[in-house]
Amino acid sequence: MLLEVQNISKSFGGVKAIQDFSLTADKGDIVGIIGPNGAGKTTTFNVISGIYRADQGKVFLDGKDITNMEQHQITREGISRTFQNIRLFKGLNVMENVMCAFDPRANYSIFDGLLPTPRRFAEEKRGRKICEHNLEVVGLKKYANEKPESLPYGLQRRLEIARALTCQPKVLLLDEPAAGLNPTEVKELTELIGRLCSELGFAVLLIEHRLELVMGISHKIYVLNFGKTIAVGTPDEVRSNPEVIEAYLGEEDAEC
Ligand SMILES: Nc1ncnc2c1ncn2[C@@H]1O[C@H](COP(=O)(O)OP(=O)(O)OP(=O)(O)O)[C@@H](O)[C@H]1O
Repeated sequence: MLLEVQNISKSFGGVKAIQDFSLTADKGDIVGIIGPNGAGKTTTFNVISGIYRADQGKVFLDGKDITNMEQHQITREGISRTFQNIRLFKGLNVMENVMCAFDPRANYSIFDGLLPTPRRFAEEKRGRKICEHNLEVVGLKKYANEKPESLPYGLQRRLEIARALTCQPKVLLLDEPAAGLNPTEVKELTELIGRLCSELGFAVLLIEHRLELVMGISHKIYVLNFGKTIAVGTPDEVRSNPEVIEAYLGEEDAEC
């Protein structure tokens, strides 16, 4: 199993944000996480990606225990993410925003960092190639020199995804990637996520309020409510689960 989250719990004071949460995802899987506001969805991402330490439970990536690793180590192990609120660097152009995520993995010493050594140039060239490729993959190559804030919202979301790809993830966590997008952008984003997942072979965990996206694309869906998992299954199973309908989907039934 590529990603295994085992019985994670996390509280903030008296608030049990997630309780005994478990999840599995394999290569090529798109796994949706849904639930009402405050259900604990983002907390699961924050624990998996190392922003928060779990009070209990474990996270394994490719069989390796990453539970207590620091964020940057977890990224290096192969988990990268985007955030609910777009987080791009305004002073940098599109290419530079993606380059920030490039991690020179070759023997890159402090001298290579400080001095214009051949090894540094070679690494920078390799990084630029990878980033150009990732911009192309998400359809942003022609915007490489633009400032991100000049792009429509949908393209800014793609830029975040290109940056996450540059970390060479085994698991990509997308936190509400469709927030603020119009219906055409949502459709294009859905296609992009599906294509990336099947072509690049990683797993995607997707938190999303836009049910047409998450129901249309996920192989498996976890439904949370008040920190507890109330259902796990295919989109059809989840849609017809009475507890889910009562807790979450009822009011949005028309949208499903
Ligand atoms: N850093 C924090 N400090 C205190 N409470 C927190 C913190 N992060 C999350 N919580 C609380 O934990 C609970 C779960 O929050 P979380 O953000 O995980 O929910 P969510 O399902 O992602 O909600 P939304 O859909 O609104 O983003 C909420 O009650 C929230 O207020």
